[in-house]
Amino acid sequence: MPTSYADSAAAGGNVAASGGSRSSYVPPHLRNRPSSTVPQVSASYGASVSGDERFGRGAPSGDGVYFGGPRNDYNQPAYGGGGGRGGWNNRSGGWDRGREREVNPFSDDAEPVFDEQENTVINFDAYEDIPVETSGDNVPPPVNTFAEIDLGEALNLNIRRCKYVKPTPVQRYTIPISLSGRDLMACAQTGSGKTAAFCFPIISGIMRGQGVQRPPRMPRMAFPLALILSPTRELSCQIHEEARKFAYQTGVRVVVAYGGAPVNQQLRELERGVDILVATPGRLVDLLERARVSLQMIRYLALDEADRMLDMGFEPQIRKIVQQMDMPPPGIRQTMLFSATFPKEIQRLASDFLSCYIFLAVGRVGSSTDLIVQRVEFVQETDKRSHLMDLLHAQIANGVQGKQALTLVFVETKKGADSLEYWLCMNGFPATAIHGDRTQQEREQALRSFKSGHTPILVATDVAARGLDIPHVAHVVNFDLPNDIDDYVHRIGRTGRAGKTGLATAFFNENNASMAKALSELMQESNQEVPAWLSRFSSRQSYGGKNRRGGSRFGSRDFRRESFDRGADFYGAGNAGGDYGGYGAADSGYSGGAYSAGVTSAWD
Ligand SMILES: Nc1ncnc2c1ncn2[C@@H]1O[C@H](COP(=O)(O)OP(=O)(O)OP(=O)(O)O)[C@@H](O)[C@H]1O
Repeated sequence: MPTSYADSAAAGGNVAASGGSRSSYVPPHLRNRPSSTVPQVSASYGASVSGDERFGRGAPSGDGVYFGGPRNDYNQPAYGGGGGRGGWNNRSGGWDRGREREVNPFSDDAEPVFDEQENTVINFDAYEDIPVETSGDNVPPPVNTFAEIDLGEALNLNIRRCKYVKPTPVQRYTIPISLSGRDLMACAQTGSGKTAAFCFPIISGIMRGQGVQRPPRMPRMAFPLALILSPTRELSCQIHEEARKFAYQTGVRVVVAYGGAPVNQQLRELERGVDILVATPGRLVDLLERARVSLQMIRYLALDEADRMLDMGFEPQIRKIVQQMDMPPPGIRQTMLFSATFPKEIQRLASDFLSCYIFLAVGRVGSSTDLIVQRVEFVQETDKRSHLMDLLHAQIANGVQGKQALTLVFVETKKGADSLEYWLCMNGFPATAIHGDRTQQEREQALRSFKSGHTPILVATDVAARGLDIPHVAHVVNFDLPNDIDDYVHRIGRTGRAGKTGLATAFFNENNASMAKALSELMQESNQEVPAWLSRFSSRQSYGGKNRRGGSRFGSRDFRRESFDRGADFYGAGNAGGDYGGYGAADSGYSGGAYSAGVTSAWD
């Protein structure tokens, strides 16, 4: 029996319609209890949220009843009215699905083998002077503390359990924007807390029941209220794990669906009820085609790594999911796009999915904080292995108790990853590898082994370039440089996360000449030392369009800004086409461009 928030609307018809005075909605954990245990209603939250009345516009008739304005039938005293014990948050045990109890996602948070001195709390000084730029109409002001935004007691408790003391810059801006119901395109550095930035408003919104629609009675079909899409299986799993922590004991149920794992198990999870579905596009298309998921109740859509999701590889699938199925259109649903990079062409595409959105840029990936020390070394192809070995030996010598620090080595091809892993192991360096030709089990095992420090060297293709939050990665080595500066930015962002410092070393030779200009510009902007030979390479580069970012402190800027100096167009003509197409060709892990409807890629 499905027991998600959405299901409850279907089950009892006791969720109030627009302005109506129906009987109160009973959250799953409180059902089957004497009515006296259900706390009484107060609607003060609604008054403080301006954006959600838009859900009331264009309300369809029949099965789909959009609730006009904020729900006020929620059994929640004084939500947002200053510290009332919210109805959702009065719960003691989270969702209680019959015999099923919510597993405590914090229980296995014990940190492995690493130096205990590592600060688990973010170094906010590192973010002090980060430039922030917003554009769009009526941008809600940022907050300085979580207390300023009433996310609800249960969510606040989870924030404390996560040891988040105050919001990161991207959270300070995006949470009020999202809570006010606005669409958002947000560009903020790697490792700066974007996951929480989109999860908190979604969870809080679902807890408050904003804009909820009654689903039709369809057995075995899941009706999530929020959809979070990400490009890789591992990233979807990671978002799912994070979201489960944030949603613990809130009554909001989070389910993940991704390729390479048995679909039956995921179907069973969906049947138990889902409020937030985290998914990779291929598996989601599969579930939609099997009619096991409907998107008609979606109120929140978040695309993580949104520029990647909308580039040539994924765009057809994303369009299918967002525009050709039953998802409510922009203006009815709320859409949030997040990434550390946002090429202008992709922004233009993305605007199809948004309504009257706010653009936010928080600094430049990894560079404006100088958290990541970037080094570029001239290394011929034939010398790369011995050079890597020198680096690894030096690391052991300088490391704590002669231990190898976690080192992530990026290579261009899957074959290259296999052979480098083998060579490292043969030479006494415990290494493992992750790439798109490995089974999902092997991929997950490789990540686990790396994270735990069992094999402290992970050789990876771009499958591991985006989003993965692996604590304690001390060094990222670009054994093979990517062809796109944005990929470089995401790769090096696997270190220097959440205010910690990191080191990134790139091996450069004539084959990477097309990257010279972008790389030296990026390094300059990040106050890194640019070797003279790289500057010479860069000045020799005959064309200016490809990979050119222009001089700005932001990862990208709002393409709508007409006044924006055209001379500083970061993504001049020719960038997107050339380099994005390169994913498939170079086999860097993404099977971009190869999708067709109904085909599940190895990625999903
Ligand atoms: N307010 C906060 N206080 C302390 N730590 C935080 C806070 N917000 C997020 N973090 C931690 O910062 C780390 C990075 O967060 P996250 O993975 O969301 O970054 P990201 O911006 O999505 O990075 P990427 O661009 O690489 O995907 C995580 O370990 C997360 O738990």
